[in-house]
Amino acid sequence: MTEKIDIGWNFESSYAHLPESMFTRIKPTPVRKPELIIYNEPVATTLGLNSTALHSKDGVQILAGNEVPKGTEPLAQAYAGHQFGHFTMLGDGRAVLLGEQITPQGERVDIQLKGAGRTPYSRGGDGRAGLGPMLREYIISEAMYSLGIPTTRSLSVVTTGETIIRETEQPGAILTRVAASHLRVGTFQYVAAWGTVEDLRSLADYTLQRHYPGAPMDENRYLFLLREVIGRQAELITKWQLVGFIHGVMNTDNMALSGETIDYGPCAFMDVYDPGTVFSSIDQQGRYAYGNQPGIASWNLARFAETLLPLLAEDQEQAIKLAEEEIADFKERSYHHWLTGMRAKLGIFNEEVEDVALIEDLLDLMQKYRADYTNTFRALSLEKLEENALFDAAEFTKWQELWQARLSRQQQSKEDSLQLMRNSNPAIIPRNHRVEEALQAAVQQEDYSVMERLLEALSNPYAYSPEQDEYSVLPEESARPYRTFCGT
Ligand SMILES: Nc1ncnc2c1ncn2[C@@H]1O[C@H](COP(=O)(O)OP(=O)(O)OP(=O)(O)O)[C@@H](O)[C@H]1O
Ligand SMILES: [Mg+2]
Repeated sequence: MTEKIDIGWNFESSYAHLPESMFTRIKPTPVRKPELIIYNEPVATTLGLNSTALHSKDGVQILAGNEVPKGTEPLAQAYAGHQFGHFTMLGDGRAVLLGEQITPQGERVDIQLKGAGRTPYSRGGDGRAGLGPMLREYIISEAMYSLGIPTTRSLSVVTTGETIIRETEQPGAILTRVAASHLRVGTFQYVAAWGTVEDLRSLADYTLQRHYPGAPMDENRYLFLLREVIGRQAELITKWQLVGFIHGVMNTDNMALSGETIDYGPCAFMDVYDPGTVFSSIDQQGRYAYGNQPGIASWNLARFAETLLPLLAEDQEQAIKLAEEEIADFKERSYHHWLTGMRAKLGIFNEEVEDVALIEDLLDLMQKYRADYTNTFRALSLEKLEENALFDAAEFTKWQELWQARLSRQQQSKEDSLQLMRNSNPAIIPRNHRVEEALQAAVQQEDYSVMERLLEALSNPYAYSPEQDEYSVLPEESARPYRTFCGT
């Protein structure tokens, strides 16, 4: 198509030059009547896109997949994955990668339409997505970005003018997702299972070039890749733990090699502190519970390491030994990040061995008295301890004395500590009942104002502004336990 107004696309398609077995060229399936529901101006600006043009009829046609921009080579990516521990062939069953936008800053980012129709990887699915789940992905991914957590982002959501059938009929929608890339642990699993070693090498070289350009040019570069991916995941998962984010479906196909959070299906934020917290209705064994996330990440990374074995050393035993050493480091690396992060949440600048006990004691008390995770740290950061079971407990008063004594053993002032705490403890998270309320208004009443207000409040979670206060109010006990459903 010839675009009437220049949208600002600057596409390349490096992924389309990987071995043919890794993707299928396919265009999005057109939809009946696209309408733009939400649009992310700051993301558009970073991408170098013209927002006026994207809001025009022609622009919306592109966001809906009815037209593909010039210079794109759209495709669906092949991948495999361990879903709840079981290995299976997957692939983009409802997403089409338009290509890589080269931003004005020279960055290369994937532009993908999620919900864009059937592909050869759809299995029994309809290739579509619902408005509720796509708005949910938009809200939570933007919240994660503002929390300072690496994540894919959302440029827009359009409705399709068609309905989809799930448990009930729902408006269909398409999310335009922006990602450092969509390379997943599952992409490597696919090539390792069904491709040649040369395919695997091409994929590994491609991943290095895209995400880890500092790799040495000798055979150790694949070990470097493994180490760097592990390092980014150790940071990422710890950031989730520190804010109480529960991904909900940490299958290997939902672990991105860029180190970004990807696939906001049944994810949710923990309310009451409990390592066993699970929200996803399909996670009946609690495999992806809050407290299990670091262990699962390590398990997923071991699956990644296995795919790399043919590249790590000629001798398989030697390759296994090298991989095991790297995987073993994950635990230590994530623990180190966790301890640093927890110290900051408590306003602690320097290190003392006893800090571990201080942190763990507080968490134990939070669990015992069923305290809200975010609000407890928020109250400590504000020095405003409302009446509740935790703060009223004598055990807590004792803990607080130890904590205050600990703070007085560092050079920084009380004010410095409080500042560090307010920079480390969000005053607001996308609470489940507030997200639901926003989605209900949007989907059932076409009222997008509740969502827009929520997004505004979430855009600066460390502000501690008065407008954020209402978002710390907890839901009625009857609204719990909260359940999330896979956004398919
Ligand atoms: N409605 C659908 N039609 C076809 N395939 C689907 C549908 N929903 C999910 N899938 C496919 O099922 C697999 C697992 O789904 P999952 O919920 O993890 O991913 P997703 O949310 O669709 O996509 P992503 O991981 O890209 O965010 C993926 O391969 C996905 O493409
Ligand atoms: Mg997925």
